[in-house]
Amino acid sequence: MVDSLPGADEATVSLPVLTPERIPTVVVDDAHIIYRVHQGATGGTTPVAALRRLVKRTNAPNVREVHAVKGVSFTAYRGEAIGLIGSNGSGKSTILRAIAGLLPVNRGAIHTQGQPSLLGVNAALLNDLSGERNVVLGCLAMGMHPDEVAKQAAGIIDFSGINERGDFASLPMRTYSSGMAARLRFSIAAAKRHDVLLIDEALATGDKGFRKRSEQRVRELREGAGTVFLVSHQLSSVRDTCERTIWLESGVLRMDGPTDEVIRAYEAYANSK
Ligand SMILES: Nc1ncnc2c1ncn2[C@@H]1O[C@H](COP(=O)(O)OP(=O)(O)OP(=O)(O)O)[C@@H](O)[C@H]1O
Repeated sequence: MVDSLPGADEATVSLPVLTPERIPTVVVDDAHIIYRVHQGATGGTTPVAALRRLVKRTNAPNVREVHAVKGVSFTAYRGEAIGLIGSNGSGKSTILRAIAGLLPVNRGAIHTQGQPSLLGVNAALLNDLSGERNVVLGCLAMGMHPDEVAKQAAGIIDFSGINERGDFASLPMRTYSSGMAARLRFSIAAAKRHDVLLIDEALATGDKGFRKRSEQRVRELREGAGTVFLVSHQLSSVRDTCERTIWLESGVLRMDGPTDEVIRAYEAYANSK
């Protein structure tokens, strides 16, 4: 007689159905972000007053705190494009900067997989250099190989559309309108595949043709397995680009879900204000 193997009964137990794994790329866990604003020297800055504050562990009287993000939690997955919407000052740019690692969280934590890249309208390009030179510098700064940069440079200029009204690519950036500069920044950043691409209002600055092209590019980046975050007041851009949207209000996460539902709720809120 053959002894039954340990655990043989378990063979009859049906195994759970395997679903394709969703890979988290950004986990924001109860994040609080507080800006400390130093308002210049006022009374109480003597060494004795400073020592007293140190002992009592109180803030300097001329430091104000702005609690910009209050206990926000969400998880983003590979392949998602997520819109971030909300009234002015609701904390959208702050949370984006924190995901990029440019701001620390005061409480909670933010975990990211890979290196997030923040594409803001303030991204640094050098005003005295031509658009062409900035394309090369920007691409090298993102870690692209010089051969790759040489291959892509013309395409990046074309995509940005800065040459649509003359040869602007060879002129210094300071001669560009703010919209042209923003388009060039977006085009440079979008030339590389990013693990996590954070876009702050960049799409809103372009004209209609550029907006269509950039929305298409965001969709391609997402299909290339990255995660894209898009902060915008342009709800149509969010609707066309993102299937999921997070709504922040006064630093608090109000809603996180399918874009249509979240935008509908946000519009109802904005109209009732
Ligand atoms: N550098 C800073 N120092 C102090 N407070 C700041 C700073 N940056 C932002 N804040 C404050 O933090 C809060 C959130 O600002 P944030 O820029 O993140 O909002 P936002 O949702 O991106 O706004 P908007 O839609 O107007 O761009 C606001 O109250 C703002 O005044």
